[in-house]
Amino acid sequence: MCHTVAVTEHIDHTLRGRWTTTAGPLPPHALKWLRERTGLGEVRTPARAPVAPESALGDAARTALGEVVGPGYVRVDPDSRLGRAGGLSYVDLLRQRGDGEPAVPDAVVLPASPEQVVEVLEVCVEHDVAVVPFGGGTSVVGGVNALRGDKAAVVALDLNRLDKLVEVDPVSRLAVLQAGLPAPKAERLLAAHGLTIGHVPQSYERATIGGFAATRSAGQASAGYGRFEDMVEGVRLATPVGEWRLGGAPASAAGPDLKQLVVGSEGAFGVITEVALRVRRRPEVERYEGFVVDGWERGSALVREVAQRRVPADVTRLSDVDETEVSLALGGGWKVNALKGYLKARGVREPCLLVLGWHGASKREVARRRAETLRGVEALSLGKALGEAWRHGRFNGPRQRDALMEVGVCVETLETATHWSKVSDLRAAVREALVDALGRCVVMCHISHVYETGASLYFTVLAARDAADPIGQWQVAKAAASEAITGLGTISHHHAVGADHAPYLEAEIGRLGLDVLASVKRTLDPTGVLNPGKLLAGDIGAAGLASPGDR
Ligand SMILES: Cc1cc2nc3c(=O)[nH]c(=O)nc-3n(C[C@H](O)[C@H](O)[C@H](O)COP(=O)(O)OP(=O)(O)OC[C@H]3O[C@@H](n4cnc5c(N)ncnc54)[C@H](O)[C@@H]3O)c2cc1C
Repeated sequence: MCHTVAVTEHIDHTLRGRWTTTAGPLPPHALKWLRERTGLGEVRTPARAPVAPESALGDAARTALGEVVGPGYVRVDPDSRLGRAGGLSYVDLLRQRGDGEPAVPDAVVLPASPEQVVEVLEVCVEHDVAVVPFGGGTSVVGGVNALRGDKAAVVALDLNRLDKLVEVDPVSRLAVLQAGLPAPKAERLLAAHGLTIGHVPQSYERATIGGFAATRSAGQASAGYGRFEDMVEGVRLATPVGEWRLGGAPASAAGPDLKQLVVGSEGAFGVITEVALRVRRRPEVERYEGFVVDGWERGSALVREVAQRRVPADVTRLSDVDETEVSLALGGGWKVNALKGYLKARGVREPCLLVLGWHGASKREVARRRAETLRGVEALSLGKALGEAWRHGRFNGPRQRDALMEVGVCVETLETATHWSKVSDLRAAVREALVDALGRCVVMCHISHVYETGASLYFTVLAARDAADPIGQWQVAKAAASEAITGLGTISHHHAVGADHAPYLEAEIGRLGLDVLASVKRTLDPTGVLNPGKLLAGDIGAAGLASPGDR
């Protein structure tokens, strides 16, 4: 039976400060464990609602925008604006809970078609208004912060009404989807044609097709289905200088692949209104299984071997010892105790949990693929129940984060990627930087995206929140981790650059790289209305980027 992805709860993509309103409190055993490991006190941190400042959008601009999208779709009420004030990083959540000020847009504009998006941009250029494209608002790198740069006002361009499946070509296995489609709805529409995208990031419940393309997102099944940019066959982009359509063939030697300039452009070069995606037949059978490997080095060598033999499971996820310990501690209960006893009896000293998941058209195909992956692999199978438990809880992370925020935990994630020969050094460097900056804390890590040449590393950090300066506490730790990453890995494997990573981009792509991006920006967005301060942090005038010292 194919389970693919079931989402039953209604998710409000404009909810800020929390993932859902329904997440329950932390269980007592988890709280006890946290207190022991992080020194967490009895602090309760009830959220205080932020206040929206007066809208700076002038009457003329508001009227002109209303003429394009309809007056009811230019919203200046505080709830609409606060609902698009920032993304969902830890710092964003703190700001929405009353620590620090969120950047609140002056209005929310909701166009209903690609043509309206082009017209909205024309109005914004004319009235000197900055535009922040807003999909699901799940950015964790400051990508949707309503920064106005040098503009008179800033609007959030909410793409929620662009939610149609435009076209399906089942023969070519292509589907054209509008950018504002949330992932669950996109999958439901494609399921009616027996098709799937197969892109399942942890933010699946809230994120959109346009957001995935704009950030080069990677889903949990990336080893099988690829990263989002691998799925993009074509894009339709609205820019202040007109529309640009890219991608009309499965492959092309007609110069550099300009589509890849748009994929990952984070709303700084244009607004993606439609995406043509390579889709797959929906799997009939899915099998998830849990394994344990003794030690990180053995575990990472195992997943490397499988990736380099080109037989990875569609979902390939290796937790380090700390993440395995936390999964077991938060799980609690007699089953977990029985598992710990079993591992001890089998002589496993540093258990690292490995979850593998295969999708296929039949049981036979899945069995064949499983056998290919596991050939020669030394890992202790814990069976399907553990794999299924992971699959069942795959979207629990942000709900647990809500519960942790409530009891005063500093909880955040960061990610990177590097070549296999540097994976362990990078993991050690980031861990050390975080522990130095935060003191008593828990740093967990996993690999969940594997390639022949390397892998991603995803870190989750838990520490007692500094009540006096919670934002400063995390910013110091994040800066230390980013310095540790620089030179060893990429500043982002899938969360993108946003505002948070922009200061580190030059170290990764060079001054020349920044200049190339700046010249593309000047061509497509000559007055700089699009998403100021994201991707390219500098001031992009005719002379190019401001010097690094000015940024
Ligand atoms: C709990 C949690 C888990 C996450 N897990 C993952 C994960 O597993 N994998 C992963 O890749 N990411 C993950 N993310 C990060 C985030 O979900 C992704 O970056 C996602 O692709 C953003 O989609 P969105 O629709 O929410 O975009 P938004 O957050 O609305 O926007 C992201 C950026 O893209 C721009 N943008 C959005 N739509 C458009 C458009 N149509 N045209 C042009 N620019 C646009 C925005 O201006 C912004 O710069 C996670 C985030 C959270 C909060």
